Amino acid sequence: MLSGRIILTCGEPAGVGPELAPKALASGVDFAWMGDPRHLPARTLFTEIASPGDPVPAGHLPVLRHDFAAPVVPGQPDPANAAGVIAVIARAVELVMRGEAGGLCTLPISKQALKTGAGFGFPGHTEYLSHLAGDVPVAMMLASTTVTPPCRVVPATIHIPLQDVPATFTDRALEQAIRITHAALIRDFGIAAPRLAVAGLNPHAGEGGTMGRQEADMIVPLLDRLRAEGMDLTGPLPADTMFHAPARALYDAAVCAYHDQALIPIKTLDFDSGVNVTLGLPFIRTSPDHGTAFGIAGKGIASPASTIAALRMARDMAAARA
Ligand SMILES: NC(=O)C1=CN([C@@H]2O[C@H](COP(=O)(O)OP(=O)(O)OC[C@H]3O[C@@H](n4cnc5c(N)ncnc54)[C@H](O)[C@@H]3O)[C@@H](O)[C@H]2O)C=CC1
Ligand SMILES: NCC(=O)COP(=O)(O)O
Repeated sequence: MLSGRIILTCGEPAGVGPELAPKALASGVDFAWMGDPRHLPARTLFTEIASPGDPVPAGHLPVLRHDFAAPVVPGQPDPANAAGVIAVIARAVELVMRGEAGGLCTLPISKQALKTGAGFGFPGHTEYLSHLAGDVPVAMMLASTTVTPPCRVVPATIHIPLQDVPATFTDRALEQAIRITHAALIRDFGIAAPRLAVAGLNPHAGEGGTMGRQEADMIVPLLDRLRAEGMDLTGPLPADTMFHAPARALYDAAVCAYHDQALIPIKTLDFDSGVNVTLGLPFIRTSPDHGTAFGIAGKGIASPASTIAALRMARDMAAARA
């Protein structure tokens, strides 16, 4: 049955994911949770469904059942469950790619638990989803939802060691991140003429070549070439002075060199309600900006705000594409 329902994948069941699913019903978004219902908090009202669009009684969490190998101890990921976490993502993608659901919202996984438990060969959802979609080029955007001017960031290199950044941050990687971000701002965020700011890699954006050469040798020529196509690009900018409010007012998204350069500002400004969006996929995927939060898992105190924001963003993006 065709459905516009968003699928919320369970993520790591020993993290905060299972307790966030019923709390996320407050979003008002039509979604179904995919996972093992034995992992949900006691007294959760849920109804198992066979297809994403099947009806459920009011106030019930629609559940696409996916049995896991082991019960859950909050805060302690069990290697036996790693394969289930991966299988849920793959099954949800299949449904979305077949048009049986309107998009994907993923609850957090533990990259380490999947690697040790199942030899998972991808550093995160972003790379795995790219693979499942046919190895399409993607970009990872984190977007604030409660901050003005908004903070939207895209790291041109993603989940790699810091020591590998200079070699991986090539003009090809940066151009890809800029092009994917530009297209997604038009398609999914309704920004007709996106303004992008591009961060330098080095302190002071290289300070005229005295603190590093990547800006002068690689970023400046690339931005000149893309500007000649009509793109509105600013940079390379010193990363330490491009995220305060007056600076953010001048652009719609910042393309950065590496993970922490991009994610520290957004998570500082809007950790509670930030959303992670994979740009470039043939389907919609959002996620809360936080991780598994093992330290508070199972205590019932995890905030659903970021998951709610992620579900609403997925719904709005699906509506925009429709
Ligand atoms: N999209 C995904 O699947 C993501 C997965 N992760 C994974 O999460 C694991 C833990 O990562 P950390 O760096 O510790 O980040 P984290 O986001 O899990 O936790 C950082 C801090 O924020 C708190 N926190 C997180 N979510 C919260 C919530 N909903 N309500 C209240 N407090 C919350 C935690 O208790 C902790 O103090 C790692 O294995 C990482 O790979 C991290 C980010 C995204
Ligand atoms: N720090 C952000 C992050 O790890 C997101 O990873 P994923 O969405 O690719 O799983």
